[in-house]
This record gives sequence, structure tokens and C-alpha cells, in this order.
Amino acid sequence: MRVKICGITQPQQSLAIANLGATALGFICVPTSPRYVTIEQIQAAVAPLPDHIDKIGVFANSSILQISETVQTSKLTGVQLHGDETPEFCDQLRQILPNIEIIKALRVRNLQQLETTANYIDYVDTLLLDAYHPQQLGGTGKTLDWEMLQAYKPSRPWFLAGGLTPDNILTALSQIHPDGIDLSSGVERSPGDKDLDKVELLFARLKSV
Ligand SMILES: O=C(O)c1ccccc1N[C@@H]1O[C@H](COP(=O)(O)O)[C@@H](O)[C@H]1O
Repeated sequence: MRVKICGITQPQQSLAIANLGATALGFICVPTSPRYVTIEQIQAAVAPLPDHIDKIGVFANSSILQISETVQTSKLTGVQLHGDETPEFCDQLRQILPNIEIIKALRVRNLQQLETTANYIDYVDTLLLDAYHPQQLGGTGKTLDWEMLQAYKPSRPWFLAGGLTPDNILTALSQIHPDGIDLSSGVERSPGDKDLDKVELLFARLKSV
């Protein structure tokens, strides 16, 4: 199972988290986020990472030009679109960045919204489900209704996100079977400062899955 730790801001934490077992690291390119990082910060965090670690930039309602410039200058391997990007936008981005993983994040409030994820299947590599929050785009620590996801089996790999922690991860995975999990605020001391003890505890608990 893929494990993405998101909202990395400190270069020294980047390699430490990869060494603990993360398969992907996420960098927040949303200027309003307390976890926002500049291109220079991403470059510093990505530089020590081995090739097999996925390096994902998280964007929300950015332009194709902004995304492609950031991807190319920061050497990212994937993008996570966390705003209101349409399937057409994902398709256009694919033409510009054919070899980059496109992850579409959807902030799901109810079953009806869950069904709209089907509209993205032909245009993205991976789906990511996050909890809905009326004021914040992500990193909210809010969990999804896991019961609603028990029968969710899209024809694309998908990540579960939203309020996951070392304490609730085994409960979540006993109910649902995503292809990957994504954690941010559940493994940090304060926004952008990851708690390596919590990250270690997470991977220790995941060994039993
Ligand atoms: O983390 C942020 O600040 C953020 C800002 C804007 C868009 C997405 C953001 N984070 C993503 O939110 C989810 C869930 O986070 P959490 O585990 O509930 O704290 C995760 O995918 C982050 O990549």
C-alpha cells in the first residue's frame, strides 16, 4: 500500500520520513496554507530523496502554467489537484505533463458527491478522497464517513485522506481498502512541522496490516 505523508516543509524531515517508510511525500503549493512551501524549499526537500519516492505537489485552482513551471523546476513526479479542477482541466494538464502522475482530490460530503469521482476516471491516474470542510481546502484533520466508502471501488487506484492518525488508521483500514493512505495534520506537532515519533508509530502500526 502506498503511504503519502503530506505538508512537508523542512528538508531534514523529508529524508527522515522517507527512511521511516513513506512511499510518497507531498509539498503544499497553495499560498493560503500554513504548510505552503516555495519552489526553493521544495527543491531543498526533494534533493536528498531517492528516485523511488514519489514527490507530489499539492495545488488548488492554480493555472496550468503555474503547475507545470513548479513541477519542472522542483523535479516533482506528481501533482495533487485539491481545488475545483474539472475533468477537462485534468485532461489539458495531461497534454502538458504526460509523464507526471495526476491525482485528483475530491472533498466528499455525501454519497452523491462520491459518485462524481467517476467523471475523472479517464483523465487522472489516481483519485484521493478527503473530508469536506466549509472554510478550508485541506489539512483539516477532519475524517470522512468511512462507512460510506465501504463499497467504493473505482477503476482507478485511490488514496484515503482526511484526519488519519496513528491512532485511527487501523480502524479505518479494517473497514475500507484503499490503494494508498495520505496523512498530514495527524502526524505533526504544528502545521508543517512533522512529528517523527508519530510517523514512526504510524509505520509500526501499519506492519500489522
Ligand atoms: O495541508 C494543507 O494545508 C492543505 C492545503 C490545501 C489543500 C490541501 C492540503 N492538504 C491535504 O489535505 C489532506 C488531508 O489532510 P489531513 O490529514 O486531514 O490533515 C491531505 O491530502 C493533504 O495533502
